[in-house]
This record gives sequence, structure tokens and C-alpha cells, in this order.
Amino acid sequence: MLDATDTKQAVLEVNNIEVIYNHVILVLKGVSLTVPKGGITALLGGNGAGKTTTLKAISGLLASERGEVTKGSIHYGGKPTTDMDPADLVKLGVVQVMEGRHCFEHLTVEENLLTGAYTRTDGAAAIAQDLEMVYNYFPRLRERRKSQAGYTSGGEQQMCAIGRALMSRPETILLDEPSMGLAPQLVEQIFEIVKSVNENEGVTFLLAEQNTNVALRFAHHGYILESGRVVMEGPAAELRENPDVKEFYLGMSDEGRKSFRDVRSYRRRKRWLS
Ligand SMILES: Nc1ncnc2c1ncn2[C@@H]1O[C@H](COP(=O)(O)OP(=O)(O)OP(=O)(O)O)[C@@H](O)[C@H]1O
Repeated sequence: MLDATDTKQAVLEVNNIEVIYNHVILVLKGVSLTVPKGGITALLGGNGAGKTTTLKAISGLLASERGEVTKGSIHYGGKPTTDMDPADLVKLGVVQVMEGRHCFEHLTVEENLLTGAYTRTDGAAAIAQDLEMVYNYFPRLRERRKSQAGYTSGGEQQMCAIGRALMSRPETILLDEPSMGLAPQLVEQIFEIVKSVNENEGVTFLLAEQNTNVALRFAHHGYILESGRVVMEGPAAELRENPDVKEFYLGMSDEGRKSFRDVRSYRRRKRWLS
């Protein structure tokens, strides 16, 4: 398993970035991350912490939201990417799976998957082979391949969105909140698949999650964001055992479950200190 001391090369480096929306709303206040090649890195934090903004800054999707990286730098495979558009990043091997699935509702599951191969130039046989690979990871999608995506379940749409990303043969997938709105058993299933894709295909994952528990069980390394800043980072196994993480993100502590009142006063204290 990878950890902080792992010598694996960093494929993605985010260095002290600041992001502003609409020229005035400062959302990221100096975020730095290192994503090792071939690892699963989790970006954790509550609502509005800045997880999606960080992923969009990396994948070049901020411009469409009137957002801008105003300070700091992002390098992918050693190349500066801050001014690249999303299509160039896909060519470099970086693809984002957006929060909320975003399948094309009127297309079938299989047509959706094939849209992921749109930019490829390696021929129909290679694409057919990868479609088979996706169906092997997601047998449910094989069963539903002729169904209109808009009529499939939330879990199937999440699988379809990840499968479509895989069809572009990415080196790195930025996965935004894969657990959102799904039953625990399904979340578990999806994370198991992410883990096998990571292990068998060598795909690097940076995943944003509010579900700290599941993310820290499957990731190798984690970063916790609060109000646009990284407040803690470390190997996932260490974060899982960290008393603050246990208390405030996993809802447990050595003295037993804390009351919400304690959590609220901790938050107030933090606000005063920040
Ligand atoms: N397009 C936008 N314009 C203005 N403010 C935005 C925009 N998108 C996000 N924000 C603000 O930026 C902050 C961070 O949002 P972001 O979506 O990155 O958080 P998050 O950690 O992904 O949370 P969630 O899990 O709720 O999506 C929030 O306060 C949000 O209101």
C-alpha cells in the first residue's frame, strides 16, 4: 500500500492555489496537494469546503463557472496546466467525473460509454476491447447496455459515468463525490470497483468525498479541506486513527460518541481562532 513515504513519482502537483469566482468570491485560499502516480488520493471535507472547486481547477473546468486560479500553480506530469483547457487535459490523460453523474439521459448506457472514446484515434477494435473491459468491471452496465441512461438507477448512472471516463483510457480520474445519494451497499460496491481499476489498470484517482469513512478505507492518502484550506493530510491509515478525524469526521472518539453541542463549540472555537 502507498503512503506518505512512498517513493512513487508525483503525477499531479497543486502548489498553493487560490481560486476566485466572479472576480470577488475567494474560495480556495492556498491549497497544495501531491498526487502520486498509481495511487488513490482522497480529498475530504464537509459541504462547501472547496473539494469540487479544487477538482475543477485541476481539470480546467473553472472558466465555465466564472472561476479563476489567481495564485499558485498546477503541474501534471511536470507540465504546467493552469492555462490549459479541459480538452487538452483529456489528451494528457486527465478526466473528471462530475458530481451528480451527468450521463446523457436520452442515450443508451452503451452510447454513453462510447462518447467517452470520442477523442481516441486507436481504432474500433481497441475501443471494443475497452468496452468489454468496462462491462467486466461493471456487469450491471452490460445488463443495462440498451437502456436509456435517464431511466437507470442512481447507482447505474454513477457506474456509467465512471465507465465513460475509463473509455477515454485515462491515466488519472478526478472523481467527484461518487457516494452522493447512494445506498451504503452500493457505495461500497463502487469503491471496490475503483480499487480494482486502480490496482489492475494502474489508473490514478483523486477523489473528492464527504463520506470520510469509506474514502479513508479505500484511499492510500488523504487531504482534509476546511473553508478552502488543507487542515490535515497524511496516509489514510493514519488519518483513520487520528483522534480529531475520528471525532469530527467519523463521528466517534475514544470517550465515545461526542454530542453535537461539543462539535458546535469546537467549530465556534475554530472560527474564532481562524
Ligand atoms: N460557480 C460558483 N460561483 C460562486 N461561488 C461558488 C461557485 N461554485 C462554488 N462556489 C462556492 O465555493 C465554495 C466551495 O464550493 P465547492 O463546491 O468547491 O465545495 P465542496 O467541498 O465540493 O462542497 P460540496 O460537497 O457541497 O459540493 C462554496 O462556498 C460555494 O458556495
